[in-house]
Amino acid sequence: MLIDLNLKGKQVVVIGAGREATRKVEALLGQDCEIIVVADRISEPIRKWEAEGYVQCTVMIVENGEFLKNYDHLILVMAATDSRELNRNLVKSGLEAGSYVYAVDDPEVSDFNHPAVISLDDNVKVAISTSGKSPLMSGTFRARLEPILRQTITRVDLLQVKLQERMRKLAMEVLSDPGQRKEFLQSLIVDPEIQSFLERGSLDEAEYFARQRLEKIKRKQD
Ligand SMILES: C[C@@]1(CC(=O)O)C2=NC(=C\c3[nH]c(c(CCC(=O)O)c3CC(=O)O)Cc3[nH]c(c(CC(=O)O)c3CCC(=O)O)/C=C3\N/C(=C\2)[C@@H](CCC(=O)O)[C@]3(C)CC(=O)O)/[C@H]1CCC(=O)O
Ligand SMILES: NC(=O)c1ccc[n+]([C@@H]2O[C@H](COP(=O)([O-])OP(=O)(O)OC[C@H]3O[C@@H](n4cnc5c(N)ncnc54)[C@H](O)[C@@H]3O)[C@@H](O)[C@H]2O)c1
Repeated sequence: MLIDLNLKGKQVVVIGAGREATRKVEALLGQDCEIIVVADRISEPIRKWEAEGYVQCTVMIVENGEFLKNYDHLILVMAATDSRELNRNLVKSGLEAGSYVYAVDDPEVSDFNHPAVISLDDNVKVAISTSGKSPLMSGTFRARLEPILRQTITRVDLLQVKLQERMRKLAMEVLSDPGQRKEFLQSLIVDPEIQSFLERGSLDEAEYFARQRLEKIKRKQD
């Protein structure tokens, strides 16, 4: 099952700081979580992210997963060393600590796989997975699909996502009937005036217009 994990405010511990760990840490940046890297040597990019305040590093030789007990809001353990045995041990300790687990060399014991991701303006993410059958083919499909998606999902569509995010929150407060909320949100997608604001990049004006429309519906309802 493909899911979009919410890691906000939680601790993620990545053990190992080599090539693969670096890619996994990169995927965690921007997830609003606390990223802790533990390894006996740290890659250059991870050092840079540490200096920028995105990552905390602990340099030590890890023998087992005992140290994971020290974290109080651990949600995910990512074992990314080049030792299969150590990664297995870390997964076991992570499970004991009640967190999700992932091993870079072992899809069988991992709670999830990383799909190949196409991210459009950080607003829309498209994930491709072969569930471990062929990571290389996932990457190949990503490269093939990316230009097509960028044509299909336009800049205006991405602004509409932002508008929907704002108006959806308001509609939740104002309209109690889910059917009516959906109808209102749907009307924003097809409205030619909103469309033309978004084409000009005027998100705030589109929002102003949408708010007025919501007010009108509410007044009718009262
Ligand atoms: C999609 C992508 C996302 C990402 O990692 O960001 C991803 N691997 C990518 C590339 C890639 N990985 C590997 C190669 C070399 C060729 C090959 O072996 O095929 C290449 C190609 C390359 O390097 O170009 C080697 C490899 N990968 C795994 C193992 C271990 C094993 O299977 O046991 C080994 C053997 C290591 C060894 O030989 O020792 C395991 C996994 N890799 C996954 C994801 C998960 C399944 C996702 C799916 O099924 O779709 C899974 C199960 C777990 C996970 O990592 O989450 C990313 C493409 C990103 C992009 O291009 O956008
Ligand atoms: N999931 C994937 O997509 C994928 C792709 C390629 C490779 N792999 C697998 O990932 C594994 C790691 O590959 P890599 O290229 O990142 O290796 P690497 O050598 O670049 O990194 C290994 C890291 O583990 C650390 N480490 C090892 N033992 C340690 C210990 N006892 N204490 C602390 N730190 C320790 C090292 O310091 C290093 O930072 C390999 O087993 C490989 O098979 C997975």
